[in-house]
Amino acid sequence: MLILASASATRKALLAKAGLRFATHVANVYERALESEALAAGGDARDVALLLARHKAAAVSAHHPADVVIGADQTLSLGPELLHKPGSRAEAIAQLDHLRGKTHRLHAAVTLVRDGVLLWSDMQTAELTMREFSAAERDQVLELEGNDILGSVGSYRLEGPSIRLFETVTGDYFTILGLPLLPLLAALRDIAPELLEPQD
Ligand SMILES: Nc1nc2c(ncn2[C@H]2C[C@H](O)[C@@H](COP(=O)(O)OP(=O)(O)OP(=O)(O)O)O2)c(=O)[nH]1
Repeated sequence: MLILASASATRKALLAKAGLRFATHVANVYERALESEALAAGGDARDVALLLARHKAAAVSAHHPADVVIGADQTLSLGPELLHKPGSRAEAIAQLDHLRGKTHRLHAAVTLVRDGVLLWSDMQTAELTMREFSAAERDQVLELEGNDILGSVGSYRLEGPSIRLFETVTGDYFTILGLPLLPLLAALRDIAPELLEPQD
């Protein structure tokens, strides 16, 4: 059985649209503590994403040792700053204004763990530049996006009306949505091809 160790509706949708059959178990890891630990050890936003993706998969694998568990995490870096998912619409407004007219990076890490053993991992980065949008444009996008953007690390959803806020986007689409799907599918073909077969 394939398990996704993530509460992300976006990740679930990406795997489902790829035709994968999987269970979802939310990993119980204290993300902020792990993040502080990685940063204190001199790590950067990419290291944080990889560490969290590994911990999430390992936490679920401990309860499902026979299954292949997918762990994933995405961090957003704006220069040396690490930004997080907005807790409210007000925080989303502040975050978008903070990203406005600047270039930020999204780092998406993905891991495969079975019986507590890390079988494979990958980390991809995308670079996104936001326009100098007006407050009216920002509010129009927030109105159209609704509360879904609260679950998104950058307070936007590239596949939605948020695209109006962008100048340029460089990198893999799936990486931006939070799951490097192409390397993940290649790894599954290599490690557990039976999990890609349609299941009766
Ligand atoms: N639909 C969509 N989601 C995005 C976009 N950019 C980022 N995200 C989402 C994907 C992830 O759900 C979230 C990144 O936060 P995390 O990696 O911490 O995952 P999350 O807390 O959602 O779930 P998890 O910690 O894995 O249980 O942001 C986007 O452009 N579109």
